[in-house]
Amino acid sequence: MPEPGAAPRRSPQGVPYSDLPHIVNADGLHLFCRYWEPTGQPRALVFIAHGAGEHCGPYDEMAQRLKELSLLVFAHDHVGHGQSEGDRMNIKDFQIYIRDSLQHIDLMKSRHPDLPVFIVGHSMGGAISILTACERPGDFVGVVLIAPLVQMNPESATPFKVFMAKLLNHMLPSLTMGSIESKWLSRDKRQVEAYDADELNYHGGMRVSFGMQLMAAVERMQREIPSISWPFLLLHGDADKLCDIRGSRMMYDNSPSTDKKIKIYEGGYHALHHDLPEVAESVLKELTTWITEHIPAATSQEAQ
Ligand SMILES: O=C(c1ccc2nc(C3CCCCC3)oc2c1)N1CC(N2CCN(c3ncccn3)CC2)C1
Repeated sequence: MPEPGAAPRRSPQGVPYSDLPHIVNADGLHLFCRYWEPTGQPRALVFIAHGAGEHCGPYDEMAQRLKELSLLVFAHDHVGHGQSEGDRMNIKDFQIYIRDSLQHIDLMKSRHPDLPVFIVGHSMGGAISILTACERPGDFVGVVLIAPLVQMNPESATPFKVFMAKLLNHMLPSLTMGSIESKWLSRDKRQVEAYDADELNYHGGMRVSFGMQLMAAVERMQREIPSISWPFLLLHGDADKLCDIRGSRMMYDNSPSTDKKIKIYEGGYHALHHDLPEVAESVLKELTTWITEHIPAATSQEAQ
C-alpha cells in the first residue's frame, strides 16, 4: 500500500495507476495490463508478449479474435514500454521480461487453475515467449511465434559489429545504434503510418546496452533450442529485414519437439500481423486455428 499522503504513482503518460489495470513487478515497477475476457467460461488462457519499442495495444484485433473463441487473453506493457514504468526501451537484464511474464501468467493461472495456457509472441516478444516456455517446459500447451527474434542477421550483426558493440557497451552503453525504418517492417502503408504515429511506441534509436541484452537473449536461445520439446507454431516472412527468417528455420530444424509447424510468408515483412491485409488475415486464421486445435479435449468438454 502507498504511504499515506504519498502522491499516486502515475504512468509515463501521467495517468494514476489506481485508474489503470496493472501489476507491480518484483522491482516495484507498475506494468500496465490489458485483458480480453470472454462472456462465458473461458477454454484457455493466452498471454501475448509484445516486441521491443511497441506495446500491447496493437494486439487488440488478435486478442478480440481469440476472445470470440472463448479464450481469455491477457498482456502487459513490458518494463520501459508503453504505459508501464521504467527507462524507455532499456533493461539491465533480459531476464526481467521473462520474470515479469511468469508473474503475470502465474497470477492468471491462480485465478483459472484448470485452464491450459498458451503464449503468443512477436519479435523480441518471441524471444521472451521462447525463454519463458523454456523456464517452465511443462506449463504451456503451445507457443505461437510471429517473426521471433531467434538469431541475429549475419549480414547486419557481423563478427566485427558484434565485437564493436561489446566494446562500446563497456565504454558508451547509452550510445544509440541506428534504427530500422518502419517502411521496411510492413508493406501496408496505413499500418506503417499508424505505427509511426503511435506515441506509445518508442521511436528513438536502440541503445547499445539494449542491443547487447537482445544479443545475450539470442545466445541463450541457441543453447536452449536443442531441448525444446513443447508444441510451437512459427510464422515468418521471408523478406523480414529485422529478425532473420533463418532463426525460425534453425529453431524448427533443431528442436526435438514432435508437434511443431512453420509457415513461411513469401515476400512477408517483419510485422506479419500488420502486413498486407491478406497476410494479416492469414496470420490471424493460422494462429486461432492452431491454438483451438491445441486446446486439450477435456477442457473444451468442461466448458460445454
Ligand atoms: O522486438 C522488436 C525488435 C526491434 C528491434 C530489433 N533489433 C534487433 C537486433 C538488434 C541487434 C542485435 C540482434 C537483434 O532485434 C529487434 C527486435 N520489434 C520491432 C517491433 N515491431 C513491432 C511491430 N511493427 C510494426 N507494426 C506495424 C507497422 C509497422 N511495423 C514492426 C516493429 C517489435
